[in-house]
Amino acid sequence: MQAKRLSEIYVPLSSQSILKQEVAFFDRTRTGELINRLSADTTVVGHSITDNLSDGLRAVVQAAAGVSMMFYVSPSLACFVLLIVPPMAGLAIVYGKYLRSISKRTQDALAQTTQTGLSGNLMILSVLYKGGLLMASQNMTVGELSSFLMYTFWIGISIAGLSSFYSEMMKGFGAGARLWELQDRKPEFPQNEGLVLPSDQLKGQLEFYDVSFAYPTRKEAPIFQNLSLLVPAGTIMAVVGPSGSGKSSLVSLLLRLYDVDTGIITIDGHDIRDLNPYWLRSHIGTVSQNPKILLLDEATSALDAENESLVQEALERLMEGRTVIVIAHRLSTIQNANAVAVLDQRCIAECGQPAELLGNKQGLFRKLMEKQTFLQEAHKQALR
Ligand SMILES: Nc1ncnc2c1ncn2[C@@H]1O[C@H](COP(=O)(O)OP(=O)(O)OP(=O)(O)O)[C@@H](O)[C@H]1O
Repeated sequence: MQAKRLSEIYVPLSSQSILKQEVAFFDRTRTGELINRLSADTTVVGHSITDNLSDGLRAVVQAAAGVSMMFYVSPSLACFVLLIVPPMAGLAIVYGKYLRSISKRTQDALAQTTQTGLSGNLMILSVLYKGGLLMASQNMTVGELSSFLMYTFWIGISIAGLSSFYSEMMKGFGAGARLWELQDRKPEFPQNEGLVLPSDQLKGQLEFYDVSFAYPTRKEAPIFQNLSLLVPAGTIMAVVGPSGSGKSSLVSLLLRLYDVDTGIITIDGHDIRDLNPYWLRSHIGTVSQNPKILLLDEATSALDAENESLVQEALERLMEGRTVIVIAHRLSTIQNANAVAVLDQRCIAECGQPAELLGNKQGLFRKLMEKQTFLQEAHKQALR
């Protein structure tokens, strides 16, 4: 019950910290690992500082009571036993921990060489203990000796309890360290700090200047190399390109989900790295509210003709007077755009008015459009 309450405290604390991390952190860290830290580790920490703590305290009290009783029966024998029992118990704990920590293979090899030494020490201590006990018990009655032995046994049990308390506590520290590491992790860039521009002054000119980028988890596969693209304020730029050419990545960079490796992205001339990321995102693409900049990733799934024209109409109304980057799949969207940027081979291969680009028979845009028209025709044929 107690442990549950503690994990109820830890989980929200750590989740808050997780929510502040940059997107690249989630690319690098597996979801399973995060869930494990939030569930298993919090339970371990909770257990070790509640149930385990009370077990540990009980063992301490037990040991203290046993030691007092031993001194009460025979102070000299108690001194002697206390000189021998703690080192013996200590050695046994260290030895047990040592055996547990080494891997199976090294355990087999190492146990052979060191076992003799450690068990030899334990044996010497136990011989000493028995010899000392024999000498010191000369003047004791049978009753005194048997209760003395009982208290020794009692201390032994308490020490075993303390040892398990210690190892559980260590487990708790390990789990706690992992949790604190997560809780204390600073995101690579703060998500709610930086410049906030007055909304009425925001015009919405976007510029990618000489941008090179590779995802942090795939540095060996660059997505953009020296890419430059200007979207004047209040105009619509359709972005087209083969699958995997980086259309969505362009949007992710503009939202500052990732930072560019080199180059610069600006909004109205301000480097987006200087702007407050929350503010930036709140001014981009919240379709339900009044944004200056709209990023649309058009759905590829086929809508029937009636719905398509409804969506199109709504989008056209939405795009009026705004700077829009639309990852375009529909021919109609592309035709209505002020300009089209064709992504290929990690940069903008062509950029210009749709009609102008269509006029270039060898151009990539023309080829892409021919392919799409052809596919649409084939689709219609199949449906007939
Ligand atoms: N988070 C990520 N981590 C690593 N690589 C990624 C990530 N997201 C996308 N990629 C890779 O980046 C490349 C570009 O992907 P992106 O989604 O930007 O292309 P796209 O042009 O939008 O493709 P599509 O038209 O298929 O949606 C792809 O090779 C993709 O596998």
